[in-house]
Amino acid sequence: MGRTGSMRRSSLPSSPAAAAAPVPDFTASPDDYTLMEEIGFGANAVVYRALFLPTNTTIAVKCLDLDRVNSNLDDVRKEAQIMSLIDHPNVIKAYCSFVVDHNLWVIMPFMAEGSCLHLMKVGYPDGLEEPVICSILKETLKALDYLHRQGHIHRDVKAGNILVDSPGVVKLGDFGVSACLFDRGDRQRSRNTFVGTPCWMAPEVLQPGTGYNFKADIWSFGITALELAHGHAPFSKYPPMKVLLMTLQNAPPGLDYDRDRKFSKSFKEMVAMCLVKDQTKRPTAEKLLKHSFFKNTKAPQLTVKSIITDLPPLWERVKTLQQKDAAHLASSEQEALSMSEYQRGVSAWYFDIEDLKAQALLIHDDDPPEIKENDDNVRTIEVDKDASSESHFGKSTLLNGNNRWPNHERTCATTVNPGANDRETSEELTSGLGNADSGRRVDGSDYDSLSSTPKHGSEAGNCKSEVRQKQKQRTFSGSILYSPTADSSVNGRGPIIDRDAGGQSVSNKQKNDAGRIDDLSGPLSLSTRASANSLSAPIRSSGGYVGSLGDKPRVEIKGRFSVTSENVDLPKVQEIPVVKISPRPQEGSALRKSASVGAWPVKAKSMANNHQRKELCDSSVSASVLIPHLQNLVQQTTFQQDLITNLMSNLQQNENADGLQSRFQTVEGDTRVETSSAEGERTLLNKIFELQSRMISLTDELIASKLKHVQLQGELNALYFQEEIVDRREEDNEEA
Ligand SMILES: Nc1ncnc2c1ncn2[C@@H]1O[C@H](COP(=O)(O)OP(=O)(O)OP(=O)(O)O)[C@@H](O)[C@H]1O
Repeated sequence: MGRTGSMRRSSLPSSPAAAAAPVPDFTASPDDYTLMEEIGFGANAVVYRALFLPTNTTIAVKCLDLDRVNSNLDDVRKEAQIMSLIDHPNVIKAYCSFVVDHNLWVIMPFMAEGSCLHLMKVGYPDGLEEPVICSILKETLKALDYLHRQGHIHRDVKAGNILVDSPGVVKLGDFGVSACLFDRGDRQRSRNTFVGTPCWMAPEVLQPGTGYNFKADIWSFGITALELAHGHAPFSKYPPMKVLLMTLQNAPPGLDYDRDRKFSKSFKEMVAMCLVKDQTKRPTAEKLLKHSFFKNTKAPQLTVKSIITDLPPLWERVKTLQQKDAAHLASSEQEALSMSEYQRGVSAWYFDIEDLKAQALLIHDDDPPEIKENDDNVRTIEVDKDASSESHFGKSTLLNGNNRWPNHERTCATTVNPGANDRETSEELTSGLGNADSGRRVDGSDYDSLSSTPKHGSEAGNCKSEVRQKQKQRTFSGSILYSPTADSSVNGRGPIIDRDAGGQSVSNKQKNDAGRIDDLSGPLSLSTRASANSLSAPIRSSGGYVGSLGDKPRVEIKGRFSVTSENVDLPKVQEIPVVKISPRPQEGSALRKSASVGAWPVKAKSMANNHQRKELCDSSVSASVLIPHLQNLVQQTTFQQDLITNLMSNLQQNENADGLQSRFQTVEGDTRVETSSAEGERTLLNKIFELQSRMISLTDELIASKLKHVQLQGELNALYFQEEIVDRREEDNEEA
């Protein structure tokens, strides 16, 4: 690949974007490029606007930090390969890519308006108008149709990956987590792998043990439609585990709210078709394109253009958003600490604590108990150690004639030629990546997160490490699980938002943060990628790959966050009695635990009593039957009470007498005391026997008296009867 800078005709089919300008032969020499402003960032990548010097062409350079992605080189290789082979007006292609020090540079067209997510953040936080959404979705669907035909699953369809160019051209980008349907062996495994961004992920992707296909993109497409309609994806406020559970458990989201009344029936219907849990019932991209919703779609040049006019340049917007994010973070710090639980689910750009509280309350009622994520599941922000320090690139030098990096230590420089042999490309890249593995770690010192302009240092090595440092100061969200590369990221430097002993306070470092803030519905595991620019970071794991894990399918195994199928066994989870406690922030988890454990038996007892009482009340036994029984009970109880009282007074008298006796005897020694108390006990027992026998004899006497009474009564009756007979006879005789 020469540095000719010669122009060649684009091989892209005719389209407003493709027809616009001839595409030069891009070189694999970093000296030919000048990185300018930062225009976006992801988990492992920073994207810069850049100049290709030989032809003075504006392009975008995605700098992927290989130190960070070295656990998953396949993804890097794949992304570069796929992007280079792409040939569709709605899909971003890579012109070429090469390794510079420990970064992979991907040279691609510059999309001047950034992502749809960016656009919404800047001017449409509550979502876009239907005609605009319709145009964007149709272009995206064309991209998906093309990719699916080519055998690719994108796996990360979301507004953050739909890019817009100045004339209103819409393209789908970011193939970092895409998979090939036709792959065999190891790469086939990746389709059973947990990859994507939780809010956008289809249920079958989240479900352990089930594979998925290109229909997963259709689900994500439906979620993206909702994202464009509302300004945020459904569940984007919640932590990743909750998102996972809600996606599996809840009915699919849709355009069902009051605020959605403005949308057409066909739009709602189209979204509902995409968001069907059974993937076999979802339409293909091709079929969706024929849906009535897309029948009268206006050209994006008309609709999308309307939302991008009068906006400042992309890099200025990006910078403003970063500052806004930082401000949000600072204000959140001032909120009551009890809010922290809610804040865990707040997206950086959609910050409504009241709304969040209300929703969280609703969800607590119906949700299965939240699976406890480890303490690392806090928003982790890598911040400047010295926010005020000068950035290292030196803007002026960069933009003037001395803006090249002359001493680049290229570990590998290869251009990925469209149509080039895959294996060759892979090997070339891998060799570069292999070297990258041995690269030095940057310890995160002395970088400037606020500046979106890379500055040119005097030393080339510094320049490159600055890029890495900038990449490493990204904000990550969710469980923040840099699994294999944790040493170089979160673990190595420690989480930036620290919790104090009580686990609640936010570090002062946060105040200094001028970096980016992610949505917290972030990654369950961030092994190689996360979405810093988007609302949620990708989940990546090798879960769901039953073959490698035996009988116990694991949803997620990379990183420290581990979810097994048991965790996601919803019916089981729901059976657990939920005792609602609203602990104050200072109440520790121990207190919470004891409260919840203790509350259950108490609750059970009172429930049992209530039950009995209810039964009695409900009973149909009449009062006339019950009253004599109850009176009888009262009598018996009174009699027993009297008896016990008598016994007790007798015992007390005896005890007093024995106590006196034993006190006198104490002086004569312990043995004597023991004897006297034993005698006292015996006396008492005798008295009890006496009393009992007296009671028995009295009872006998009573019974005898009663019998006698009955007998006398009988005799009396007999006498009375005889007397009557005698009287009657006398009367009869008198009458006669
Ligand atoms: N060609 C481009 N032109 C303009 N902006 C771009 C371009 N490519 C990427 N960006 C911006 O940079 C952001 C991050 O890029 P990209 O999505 O490729 O990074 P990533 O690390 O893969 O992030 P994620 O995993 O969150 O998708 C995009 O959301 C977009 O705002």
